[in-house]
Amino acid sequence: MSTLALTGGRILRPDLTVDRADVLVDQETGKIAEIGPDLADAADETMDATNSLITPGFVNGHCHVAMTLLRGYADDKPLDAWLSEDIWPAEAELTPEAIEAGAELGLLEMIRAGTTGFADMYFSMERVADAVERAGLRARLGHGVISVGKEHEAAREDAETGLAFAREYDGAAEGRIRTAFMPHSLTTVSTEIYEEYVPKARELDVPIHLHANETADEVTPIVDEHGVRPLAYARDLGLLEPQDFLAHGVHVDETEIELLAETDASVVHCPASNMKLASGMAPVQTLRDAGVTVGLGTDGAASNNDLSLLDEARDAAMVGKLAADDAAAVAADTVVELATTGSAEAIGLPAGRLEPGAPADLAVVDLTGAHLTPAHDLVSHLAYAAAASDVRHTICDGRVLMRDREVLTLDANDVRERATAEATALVERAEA
Ligand SMILES: CSC[C@H]1O[C@@H](n2cnc3c(O)ncnc32)[C@H](O)[C@@H]1O
Ligand SMILES: [Zn+2]
Repeated sequence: MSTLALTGGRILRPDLTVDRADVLVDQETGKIAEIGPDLADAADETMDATNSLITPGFVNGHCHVAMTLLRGYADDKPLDAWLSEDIWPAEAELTPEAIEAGAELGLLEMIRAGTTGFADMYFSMERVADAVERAGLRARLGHGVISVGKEHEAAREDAETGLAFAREYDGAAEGRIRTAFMPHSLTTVSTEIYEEYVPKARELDVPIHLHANETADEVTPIVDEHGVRPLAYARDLGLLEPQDFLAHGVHVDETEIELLAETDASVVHCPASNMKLASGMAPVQTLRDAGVTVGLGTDGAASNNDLSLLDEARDAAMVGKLAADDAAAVAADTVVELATTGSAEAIGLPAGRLEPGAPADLAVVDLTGAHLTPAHDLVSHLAYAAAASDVRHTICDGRVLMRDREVLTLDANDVRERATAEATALVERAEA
């Protein structure tokens, strides 16, 4: 099978206009071959897209995909208490098998939600990479390095694990997996580790990804210890190169927004996590107005509690308006961009556009739901009304991952059973 035509639907163009057109996918190259009328006859196989909108696959710019195991395990707490009282003690009991099972569950959920690419920071990342290879998505993966609570030598070992993963897995899964060096945050990784390992990561030529300026409590210790705002400290450590991307960026002041614009480092906005942990409201409109590249991420399922970029887009629009005190801020077209081209650009994956020659990473959204009727404006529907369950087909790199809501690359029942068993055993160990 080498060509596949998606027929009878409408497409979302890169300029966010909507047209009636078919999409011809070259499955050998994984690229879009042609967009235009009546392409069924040019294809070996067709897929129905009538009453549907073909969009670029959604890109989740910041996730901890295996945290599906801890979905609903600890809710309604602020970040510090949530991590230190519940999440980190449970994560201490994780096994590589559990992480792989949790990752598969998250990948299943993401395919169902039309997500074709994501960035992920966690432990046992070789098991996450194996799951990504099987599931068929694109990903930017990195081992999360933490030095707080460790002797210096143990922290160095952790950073070495991060470097080795970035070196060995970059280009895996026929190029669908790219890597990054991923220190957890500015307060959980020591200055010494940054000073030693940032140059080593640069030698590998991989991006650096970390959590930054997520809560107000994280800003004060950096100002107290280093005498500068967190992003000035990050810049001094060499963490703000154009390929680098920061998760959250909630508590950024004017000088830090300028710094992001000057350095071209990107921010991945995670509105649901920021609301649930009451971390604050990121100044998304101000960041965009300053020229900062902004993507959209779910964060882990334990602080969200789902992995749907459509939900995230709606949340981004809603909280963006509140943050700006302006109903025109973070408009529908903006959040659709954040969930597609914004995230793709931020995490450096080639996705996000429906045009000939672009990677065939697509989601097909069923428009027949009552909640999507009438169809005055399909960009508005993507931003404010569509849900993960409206996605009917998902294609990545030209391969069909889901057809008519049936995921083809993972056995959904088996994935759910194994993840349930691993999650139950994990919680039992954590609470023993
Ligand atoms: C070192 S692997 C990643 C690490 O990050 C934790 N985590 C999950 N969500 C957040 C968040 O919103 N801020 C900071 N850290 C977070 C996760 O549980 C892992 O321990
Ligand atoms: Zn995170």
